[in-house]
Amino acid sequence: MSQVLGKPQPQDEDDAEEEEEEDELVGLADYGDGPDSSDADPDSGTEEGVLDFSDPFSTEVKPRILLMGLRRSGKSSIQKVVFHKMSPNETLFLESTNKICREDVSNSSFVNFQIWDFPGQIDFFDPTFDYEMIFRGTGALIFVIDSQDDYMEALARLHLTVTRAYKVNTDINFEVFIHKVDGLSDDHKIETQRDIHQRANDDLADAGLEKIHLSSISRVYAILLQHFFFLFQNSGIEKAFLFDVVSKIYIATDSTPVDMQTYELCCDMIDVVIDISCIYGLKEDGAGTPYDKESTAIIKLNNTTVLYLKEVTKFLALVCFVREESFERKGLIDYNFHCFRKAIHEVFEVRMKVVKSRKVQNRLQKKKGATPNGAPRVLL
Ligand SMILES: Nc1nc2c(ncn2[C@@H]2O[C@H](COP(=O)(O)OP(=O)(O)OP(=O)(O)O)[C@@H](O)[C@H]2O)c(=O)[nH]1
Repeated sequence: MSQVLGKPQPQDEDDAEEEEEEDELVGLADYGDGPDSSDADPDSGTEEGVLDFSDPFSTEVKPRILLMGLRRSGKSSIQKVVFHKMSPNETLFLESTNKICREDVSNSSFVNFQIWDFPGQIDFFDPTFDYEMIFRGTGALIFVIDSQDDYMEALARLHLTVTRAYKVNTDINFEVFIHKVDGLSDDHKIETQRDIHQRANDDLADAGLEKIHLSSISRVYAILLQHFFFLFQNSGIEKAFLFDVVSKIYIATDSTPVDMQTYELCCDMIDVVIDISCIYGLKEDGAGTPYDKESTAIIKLNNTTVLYLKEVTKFLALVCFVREESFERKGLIDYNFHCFRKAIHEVFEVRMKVVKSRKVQNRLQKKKGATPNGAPRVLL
């Protein structure tokens, strides 16, 4: 995504701190803010086949997400399809990863993190694998499991990974991605998902680690979701997504299952809105932005469903699927949407105030020569 990287790299400690604070402001601090994220080349690594995990020159503080899983489980494909718009067919030709690939995903202040794609053959017992350094600065670990493969080995590796990571950093959010479900029947999909979750949780419980949750959502998103449900119950909306319009990552949705077709329709709709707006929405001198608080769109599909998009913030859009008969009560939908939008803005305003007061506190403490948590500041 290098073409859309918009955020300047922090120049010094204060900048790094501000960056961290900004991340907190948008809720991504829940993904952690380890001290040793890299500002190195995204593909930084070592010579082919050699794994180098040290990162001695890193200065940047950015939420870090790790993509782990067995070889050929589909980690790189997920990253390429989601962040590089690679078509799923092209992933057939991806070569196996043999070094850690780090990449900045920072196309808006809402989506700003670093993703580390690990080679499937990682060996935790290899002395060159400095897993403590890696897990210490990690906010989320996504473990990808190939559902078409015999997943017992993947589950054993998941268990090893999660227990190692948890030992180093108890704040990591663990997410398990059950991937390649396209080859399974609907029944088999549900059964596989249930079986994997059950076994993974049983393994943790057997190890006395039942307090580890294998998937979770951050606090801010939990609040947003509550508003989602409210919106739902009252408006006859069938499915809704809160999208980051630049990356087209949905950062929240309701509890009904997400199917790929629905998700892709939403992405297409966002593309159409932005494209049309770029052509007809800007002023003659090119001033203005293609996406602002006036941005809204309604598309009626030929299956009695209406797609409804509305701007929520500078970076977010709500995209809903509504049945035609429910859309007759558009006034009600709009009213509930208004409440939802207001709630989101309030959440961020509160967070902004908290962050500002923390910033002042940190500065005061820094002047006294101590770190915010009271530990002495060590300059290397
Ligand atoms: N059927 C199916 N195949 C997929 C899917 N995603 C990826 N693949 C295929 O899985 C193979 C492995 O994908 P990669 O993304 O290279 O896997 P990886 O986990 O990064 O592999 P390593 O780099 O070896 O760790 C490729 O041939 C992909 O085309 C999917 O959703 N469905």
